[in-house]
Amino acid sequence: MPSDPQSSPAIIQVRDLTLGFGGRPLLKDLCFDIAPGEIFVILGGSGCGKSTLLKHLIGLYEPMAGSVTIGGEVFTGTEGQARRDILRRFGVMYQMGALFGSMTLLDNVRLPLEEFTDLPDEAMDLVARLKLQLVGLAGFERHLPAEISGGMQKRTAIARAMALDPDILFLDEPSAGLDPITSAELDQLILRLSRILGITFVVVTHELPSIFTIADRVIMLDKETQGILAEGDPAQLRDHSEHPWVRRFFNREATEAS
Ligand SMILES: Nc1ncnc2c1ncn2[C@@H]1O[C@H](COP(=O)(O)OP(=O)(O)OP(=O)(O)O)[C@@H](O)[C@H]1O
Repeated sequence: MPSDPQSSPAIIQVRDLTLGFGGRPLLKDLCFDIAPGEIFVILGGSGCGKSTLLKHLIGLYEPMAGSVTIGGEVFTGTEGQARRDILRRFGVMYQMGALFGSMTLLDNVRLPLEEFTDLPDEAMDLVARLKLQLVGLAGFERHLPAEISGGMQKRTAIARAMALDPDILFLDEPSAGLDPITSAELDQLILRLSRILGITFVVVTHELPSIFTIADRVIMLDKETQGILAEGDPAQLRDHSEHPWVRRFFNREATEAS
């Protein structure tokens, strides 16, 4: 079961984070915590900076100000072995899965093991097979990405992100391009991995059914104020948020102007 957010120290701490491009801030002074085992979802209107925030959390971009701490270690600005140690603690699934098309599923999942470990060849194969099995893809090890469905490609990307037994998985729009049934199956996989392995998930998604199925907690980013408009349980926010825009978002209602 996910830990009670109140009882465990945060696995991710974001403090006074300001981020943007070309000296122009997109989001300012963000502060939030993510608890171990939580499924945490980042929401907001198009272009408000959800993916950019995710890229800051995983260290792809350096912030204009503030810090990200992962597992008690300050990640922002950390270099060398200390940075590699933090990188090993999380896996990432990018928006379209980003599998290498010329490599089998097994070789795709082996990649992080080759980069970060000196395990013998057979051990890497064994670990990669186990990860594929965990996402329901036993028997597909020798397939190429083009030979499997979109949902299976997403699951392979999750298996690869789990290769190093991470504490945290970051997923950028995992349902993008999937039909509603495949998307619902992916939600169930996320829930199962969360329950069985206690992995913390940080997910960017627009999909309302996914949000209500998987999210323990959400933050809603706001383009106008460049901050966090709302934070909490999605059903609570849908029914009781003081912000009309937040209630409309969750109830999928158009604004008067649109
Ligand atoms: N590398 C970059 N350089 C300059 N501007 C960027 C870069 N990446 C994103 N942006 C801009 O930052 C803003 C936020 O983009 P981002 O992709 O983070 O938004 P988002 O909330 O994830 O949007 P969507 O829901 O449409 O995917 C956009 O205006 C985008 O054009």
